[in-house]
Amino acid sequence: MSQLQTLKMKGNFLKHVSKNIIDCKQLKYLDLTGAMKLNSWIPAEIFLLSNLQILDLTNNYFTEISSEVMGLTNLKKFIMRRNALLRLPKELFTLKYLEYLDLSESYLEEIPSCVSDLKMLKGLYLCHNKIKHISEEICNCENLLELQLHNNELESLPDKLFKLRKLEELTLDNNKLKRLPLMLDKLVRLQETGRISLRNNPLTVPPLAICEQGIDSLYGYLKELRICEAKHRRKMILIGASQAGKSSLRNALILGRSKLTAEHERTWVMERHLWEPEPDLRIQILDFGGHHIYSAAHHMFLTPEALHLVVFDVSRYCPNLYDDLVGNWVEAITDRAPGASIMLVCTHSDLVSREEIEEKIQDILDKMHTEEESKLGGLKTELQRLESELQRASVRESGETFNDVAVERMRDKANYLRRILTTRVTLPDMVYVVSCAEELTGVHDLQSSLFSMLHNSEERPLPQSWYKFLTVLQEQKARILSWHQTLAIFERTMKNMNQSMYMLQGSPEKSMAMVLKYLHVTGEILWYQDNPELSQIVFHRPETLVEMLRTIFRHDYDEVIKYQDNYGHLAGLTRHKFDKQKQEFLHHGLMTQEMLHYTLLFCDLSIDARELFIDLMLKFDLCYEVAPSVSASALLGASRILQFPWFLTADPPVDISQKWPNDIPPENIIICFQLQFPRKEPPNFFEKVSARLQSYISSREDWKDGILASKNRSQLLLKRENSNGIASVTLSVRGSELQELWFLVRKCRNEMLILLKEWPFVRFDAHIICSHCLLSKKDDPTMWPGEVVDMTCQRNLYWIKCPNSPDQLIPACFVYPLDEEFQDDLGEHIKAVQEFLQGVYDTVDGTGNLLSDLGLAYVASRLGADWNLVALNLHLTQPEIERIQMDNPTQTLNQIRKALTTWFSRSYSMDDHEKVQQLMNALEASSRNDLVFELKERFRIED
Ligand SMILES: Nc1nc2c(ncn2[C@@H]2O[C@H](COP(=O)(O)OP(=O)(O)OP(=O)(O)O)[C@@H](O)[C@H]2O)c(=O)[nH]1
Repeated sequence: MSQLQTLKMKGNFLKHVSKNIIDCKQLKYLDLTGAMKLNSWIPAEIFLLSNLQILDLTNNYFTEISSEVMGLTNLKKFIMRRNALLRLPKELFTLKYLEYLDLSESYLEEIPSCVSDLKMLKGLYLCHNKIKHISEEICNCENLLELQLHNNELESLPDKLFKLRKLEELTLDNNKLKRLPLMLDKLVRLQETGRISLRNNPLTVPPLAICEQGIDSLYGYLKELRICEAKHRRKMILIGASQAGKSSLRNALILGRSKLTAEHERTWVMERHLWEPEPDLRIQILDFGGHHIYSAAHHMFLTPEALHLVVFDVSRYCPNLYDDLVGNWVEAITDRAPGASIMLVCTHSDLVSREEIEEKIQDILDKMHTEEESKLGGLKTELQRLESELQRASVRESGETFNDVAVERMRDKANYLRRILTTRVTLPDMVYVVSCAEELTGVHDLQSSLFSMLHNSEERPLPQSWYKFLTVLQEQKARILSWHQTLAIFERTMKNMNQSMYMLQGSPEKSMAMVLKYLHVTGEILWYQDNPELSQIVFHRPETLVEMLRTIFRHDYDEVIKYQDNYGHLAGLTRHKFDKQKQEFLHHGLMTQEMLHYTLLFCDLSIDARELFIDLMLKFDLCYEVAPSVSASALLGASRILQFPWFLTADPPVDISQKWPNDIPPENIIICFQLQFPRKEPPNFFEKVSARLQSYISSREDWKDGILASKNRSQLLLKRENSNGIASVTLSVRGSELQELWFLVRKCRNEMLILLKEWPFVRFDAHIICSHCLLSKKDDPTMWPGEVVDMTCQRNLYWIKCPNSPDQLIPACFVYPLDEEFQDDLGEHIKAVQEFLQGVYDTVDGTGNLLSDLGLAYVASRLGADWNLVALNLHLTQPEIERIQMDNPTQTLNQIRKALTTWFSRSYSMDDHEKVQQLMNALEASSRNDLVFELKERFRIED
């Protein structure tokens, strides 16, 4: 008997099982179907068969299974259909090889929670019992293929049933189920096999009628319902350098298995995914493409409320790549998203030894925290300085508006610094180490931490009516919606649903703004409320924005966008034109409308999107429009041309020193506004400023780190530099039109400050670099606090001291902008500038000096009301004079300057000496001998 492998005793009437059965050491299959109807206990001897693999006890009257069952250590199949079991011993669940457990047709009332110990379980048959409740633990039997629960008394099912991803059969007929788990539709194998049965349940959610229509309608309904009832709607952002392993990590998290991405699957700009790991956890995952070209778009999607995973490839990490792989990304978040949570995740751990990983992680954490401490130190020192200045200012008797404004600015800045200090993002002090290769090392731990972090975060329920509004929005066919279109939808939906929600803050506009803001935070839509241009648009389908960015901001533009006759024909491009225009884009960032059209067609985007895309890209400051005439010849004939500063690769023009000489030309004033950032400027800041400048300048020449531009007679240079760990963006303007120079500085500086609001927590310092020091070539120029640009020059203040040379007085209008409205003392300022410049340049050539812009401005400032007569004597006609007066209605000085420059440009045939003579004669003829005398003295003009 010791060799016996199968013993079938079906239909016998056995009373006992002999102890000798233990000698059947090879017994693998024992069938006692209906053979022991006289016993209510299973004879303990059976449990001594430690090699038994199949035990069939069907059709008996056993009421219990004793704890000795644990002796069947190799049992795979345990069949006990049609018995009288009342309960189950926990030892049954120690049979770790058990694959099939059939306990149907008994009197069981519950399944104990230790069922989850049966990790190999494939089939669990519990039909025709009295089960009222199933422990949630059953959801951990992840290998389960068949679960039969029909004909029981179940009132509910565990919510996490969806975790049984391999399930192919689920029978639930004839129970008391009212609701199904919301995530049931995640059981996709069931959908494939169709082996789900729900007959005869008092179902209300989903209604039985839906269930009867088949699994597709059941699943569709559940999905809708789930979205509607989801409690947590969170945004999780995967960010990090190119090829860090973000998309592979996303796959590992969502799919629960390894799916490494291939090179051709690289993320373009950003991808959105919905991850629903638990019934009440709905996560939008934003996966950012790490290529630097996409960084132009990233910040549009970063929000403080999101959980940010900064991902890096540990096999590539070395200390000098800290910034590129980790530091810059952490900083982008801390500068932009004050309340954000950050987790650091290192991937590719399968390629690096444990010791090496630990060493690298230590280096990263040290660097990150040291940097943060130094930032905090800098902020605190700056705050202390401001506080003591404010202290001093409070004891000083001021009374002067001038100082009061300065104090006010200091107070604002101190408050701003305090805000930065108190709302710092808490930086992580550990790194999650994972591998997304086959073993998925560490992914499970990361997942658990993610869930607990997301669960512990503030709950974000989406009220029914908001959800309704969102669904109606998402049903709209248009690519984007205007504010008014959105408002109409909002009013309609809310009125139908809930009046109080509609007027929540007293007005539908305010209510809608609140809802839109919330939906933006959860990543459902995009709405940029802080940007006046963009706040009028609602991206109800964020994909629109991504699609738009993808067409242009793609790392592989050169390889992917190839010429094809059919598209070329539609876009009006021959192969030759296409080749030239493509090169212009790749090397100079110039995109023609035709090329854009071609790119959109090539990327399967409709033609109607073209105008919209151009408009949006302009609004997002991603590009600016240039006139076809000033562009390269390859682009001539193009209807519109857009410049994308991100694609500029050029160095400064070779003749830059001629166009913008190091030595400031005589008679030129220079005003310099500078922003300084510790280490580096915010990503994309320079490119965006560059795009915004376009509205203020008339011609320009761009290169990677600079722009040389002009407006009328003024020149402008915008430059970014990085030296000694300080990054700076400097705006310099040169020319002689004081008002125009200040206009340019003010406008550009305002644009910069508006843009900096996109990174509310970036620290920067703003200065006016002292013109006096620049003109006198001082090595260490005075830095006037940038706040001076907000002020206007105090009345009757024409001279101030430069702290760098206290004995030297400099024109006040070099430091403080002139009041645009108040023109009366402009003459005095010009006089001060004139005198100052004369001192700097010590010019002796009187005639040249008098005829310069500044010289004529000086004359204008001394002329006063009797200028008409002088103008007539300079041969301007009466109608011309009247025209000048009409064009500059309240600004007498501008009228005079216009009259003088009109005369000057008209007298081009005369030499300088003759011109000066004509001017002197006109002054004499107008009885202004006093001025003739003064000019001769000041400009050292000889007769
Ligand atoms: N051995 C190993 N390879 C990995 C791991 N994670 C990712 N990879 C590989 O690394 C490369 C980059 O992975 P991706 O997931 O595409 O990286 P990404 O950060 O999404 O890249 P971008 O799309 O450029 O931003 C791919 O070739 C992956 O197959 C890992 O944990 N181990």
